[in-house]
Amino acid sequence: MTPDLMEAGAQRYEKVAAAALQAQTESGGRSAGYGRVARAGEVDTTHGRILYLEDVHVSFDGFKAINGLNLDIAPGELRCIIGPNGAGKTTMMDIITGKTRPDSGTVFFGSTIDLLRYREPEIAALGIGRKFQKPTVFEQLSVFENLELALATDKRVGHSMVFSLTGEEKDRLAEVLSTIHLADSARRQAGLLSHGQKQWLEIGMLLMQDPKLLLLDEPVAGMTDEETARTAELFLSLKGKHSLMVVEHDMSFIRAISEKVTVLCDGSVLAEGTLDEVQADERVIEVYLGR
Ligand SMILES: Nc1ncnc2c1ncn2[C@@H]1O[C@H](COP(=O)(O)OP(=O)(O)OP(=O)(O)O)[C@@H](O)[C@H]1O
Repeated sequence: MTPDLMEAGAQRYEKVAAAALQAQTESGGRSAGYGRVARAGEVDTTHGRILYLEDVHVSFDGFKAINGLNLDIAPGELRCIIGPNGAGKTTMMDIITGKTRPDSGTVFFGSTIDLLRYREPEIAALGIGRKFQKPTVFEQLSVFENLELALATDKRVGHSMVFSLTGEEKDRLAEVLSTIHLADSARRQAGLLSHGQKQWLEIGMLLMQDPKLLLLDEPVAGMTDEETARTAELFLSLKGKHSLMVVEHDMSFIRAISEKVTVLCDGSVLAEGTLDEVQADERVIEVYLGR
């Protein structure tokens, strides 16, 4: 990442925060209606939801990939999403992050931020981080430098690669290193890490930007059993501080982390409940678990 890009990122963040404030006050007076002044970039979760999707539809060449999807996530919740191939899980994440525009429906971040008004980079700047299946870290840089750079994307660093971290930022970096189990590998080149460690580093890079909502697509695919168990610990430690939406096929991992599980099928919610509840649901067994 170049200093120019970082500068652009910082400017974009400021613009998005200002636009969010404007959108909140323009949105039918909703924020004013709640009798509180919304601050730029603040997500209003007073109604108990950080994410809210209602009756969302998306068709690709006539094929209904998302078909009347309703879903909401509470602040600090760790929600697992399961479902057969082609159920619409990735498409749902694409909609939330602005990669795909729905044909119709409502997608809100908190009570006041209408995500359909924003583009992909703006949504990231609003506080929705997304982790794709394949890790994408800067292989030539150290673990520490990767985290440092992730921090630099949302702050003004001027036109120099050399910038000094404030005491608070150093503390945050140390805390993230410890959270992602890489405190002993801070100086290690990222390219030399194991697959699981690279995944944790990428999650750490997202955490440096302090996202309110994290979307994680098959985070334990390709991990060893030990790495999978440590990832479960990691996610449980993030719950409460962040909201997480985790798409996974690994049922033992789901069992280790889940409270509420949503089963998607044919672009809408087939079942929702504890893992035991959805595993006992005949419809879920038929379309997914019983295969
Ligand atoms: N850009 C696109 N153009 C056409 N069809 C698409 C497009 N994106 C997704 N689809 C189709 O929409 C359906 C839902 O796909 P999606 O990738 O969201 O499912 P998924 O639940 O994530 O599946 P998997 O578990 O295999 O990743 C699939 O039938 C897919 O082929």
